[in-house]
Amino acid sequence: MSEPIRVAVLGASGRMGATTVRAVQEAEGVELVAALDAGDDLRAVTDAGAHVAVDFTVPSVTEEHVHRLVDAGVHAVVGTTGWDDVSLGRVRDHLTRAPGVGVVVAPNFALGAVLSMAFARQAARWFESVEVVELHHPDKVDAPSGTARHTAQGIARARAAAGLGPVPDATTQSLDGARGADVDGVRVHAVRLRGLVAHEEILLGNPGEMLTIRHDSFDRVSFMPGVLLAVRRVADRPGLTVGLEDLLDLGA
Ligand SMILES: NC(=O)C1=CN([C@@H]2O[C@H](COP(=O)(O)OP(=O)(O)OC[C@H]3O[C@@H](n4cnc5c(N)ncnc54)[C@H](OP(=O)(O)O)[C@@H]3O)[C@@H](O)[C@H]2O)C=CC1
Ligand SMILES: O=C(O)C1=N[C@H](C(=O)O)C[C@H](O)C1
Repeated sequence: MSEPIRVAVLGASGRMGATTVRAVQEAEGVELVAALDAGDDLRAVTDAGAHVAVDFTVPSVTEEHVHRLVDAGVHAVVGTTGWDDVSLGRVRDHLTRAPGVGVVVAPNFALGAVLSMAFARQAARWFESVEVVELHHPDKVDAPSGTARHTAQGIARARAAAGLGPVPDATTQSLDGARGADVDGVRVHAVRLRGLVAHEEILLGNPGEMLTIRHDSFDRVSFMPGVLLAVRRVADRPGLTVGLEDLLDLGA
């Protein structure tokens, strides 16, 4: 039998970190060797001999964590949001100088969420209108969600590839924010409501019809199969992987 994958969790006392700690402790073929939170020294990851570190911290520190992990030759599985093309580009560049090290950055590890984004990309070219609504618990620090950004970017790419023009919108006067945020030409709306966990609706409209693609995470355990999949696969994927879709063979 092969040795278990030695896993460190960063942000271990947080909502996602604590769920990940439990999932790693209960899963086959993986072993929790370090659990770090704010104020802990990242060197504990290498001291514990971790092969993979899972980061569920905060947008302001996650990129620094990844660079330090890459320098230490530790693979990284990152669920923390706040990434953009520039920060991802810096990690991609860094990884060219760290052959063999893999980093997976995924805005959403829930299998249903990854599938709904893929379905939205597939549907996008057939619809004139599209808007994204994300709904989360009110303790979330960022808006719109990383998932909503990733969803909108994928839809925008699919629309551009199909030669579709801008989404129709005659609005010339509105209160600031009334039409949501513009992500690559796709409107994204963020709801924060006590009782919610993580939810997203993609609304696609044509004359006389609407397609709604909806995903609900009712519990953070929904993210764990995706996290464990990435932990098991990251060492076989040197370089940067963005999104879980490639690991599920769903394409960009
Ligand atoms: N990809 C995915 O599938 C998912 C991604 N997320 C994302 O994961 C991130 C975390 O979410 P959530 O767990 O709800 O947030 P929490 O606020 O519950 O957890 C974040 C944890 O990180 C800790 N932390 C802060 N700074 C550091 C640091 N420098 N080193 C180590 N730990 C640190 C915090 O400690 P303290 O509170 O003491 O500051 C806290 O315990 C968010 O960006 C969220 O959007 C969430 C769900 C799913
Ligand atoms: O903060 C959260 O809770 C979540 N964050 C991620 C995001 O911003 O997309 C993933 C999921 O939506 C839950």
